Amino acid sequence: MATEEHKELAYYIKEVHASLRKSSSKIGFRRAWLEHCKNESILKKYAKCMERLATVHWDSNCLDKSNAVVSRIQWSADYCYNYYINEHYLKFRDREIDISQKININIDTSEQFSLPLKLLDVGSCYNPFKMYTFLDVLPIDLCPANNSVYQCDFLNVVIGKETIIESQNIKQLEQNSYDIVTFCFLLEYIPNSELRIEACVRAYNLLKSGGILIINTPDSKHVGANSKLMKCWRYTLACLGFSRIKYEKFKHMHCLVFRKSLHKDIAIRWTTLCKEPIMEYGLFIPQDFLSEKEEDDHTNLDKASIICNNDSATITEHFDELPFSYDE
Ligand SMILES: C[S@@+](CC[C@H](N)C(=O)[O-])C[C@H]1O[C@@H](n2cnc3c(N)ncnc32)[C@H](O)[C@@H]1O
Repeated sequence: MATEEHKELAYYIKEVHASLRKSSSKIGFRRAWLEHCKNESILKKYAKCMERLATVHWDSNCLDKSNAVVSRIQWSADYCYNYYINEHYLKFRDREIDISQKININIDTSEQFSLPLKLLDVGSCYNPFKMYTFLDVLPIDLCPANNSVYQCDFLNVVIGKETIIESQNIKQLEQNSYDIVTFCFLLEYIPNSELRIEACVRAYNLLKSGGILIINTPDSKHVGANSKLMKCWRYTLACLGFSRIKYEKFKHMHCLVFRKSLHKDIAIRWTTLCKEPIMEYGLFIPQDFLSEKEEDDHTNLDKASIICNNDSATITEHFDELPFSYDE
């Protein structure tokens, strides 16, 4: 059972996401985004709420073994360890070499990495990856919750030949230089599909060949409920040059890993061979399809759950594991 504080923090987070989506549909997503980024008091309150929600409530759920809870951070770090240090990447590289021979393309790159692995944590908030010594983390956020995180709007930062940092602000990020980019509960903050795709294109440009984009996205419904959206994500990211190499559904989140293929045409080939009629180009989330009234009703339901002290299914975040997982 979620505590009162847990519910109130989660309510505030969701309310910020919902109001950004609403203003995007009213005034256009680019203007809504710029106005949102100027609203310092909301950004600061969000950062404090998110840090407390994650470090006090979600982390204690993960520590309680009886919950069998999976941490999104631990899951992502474990994947990085297995992919690079336990050399799981070799399996995906071999498969890509095979495909390249079938479609007559020349592969002139391979994975080039050394320890510690370079990880860009986009929307880091409070730097949850800092404890992993095999990772060299650059944590960035629109509004950092503490001094270990750099201020940066990922949707607008320049991508160029080198990283430029002035005091705690990132002015430019170095292209093709990261082993890992993480979007941990980031995409549902971004108010529409077009901006989410822009974020993924940016991740692509920042990753080295064979590097991985890890996406964790919350969803409390059963695995089939949003499977169409997940297929669209796979298709869309393949059009950008990413191959999906891992998908796992837990009770309250999807965890996905996409590899920047050694050649874009390898990922694009998948779209021509495997496209199903329901696969559309777009990174939609279930909330995108709510009418303004339905969005308000959800918000009111969450508010009622706080006032009446009962547990609403939309607000709890227990992250109990469901047995649904496969390697691609
Ligand atoms: C739901 S929080 C997730 C925080 C953390 N990754 C976690 O899993 O606990 C989303 C974070 O993304 C940040 N964010 C959203 N859009 C961003 C952007 N364009 N550039 C940088 N950070 C962004 C927000 O400020 C917020 O801290």
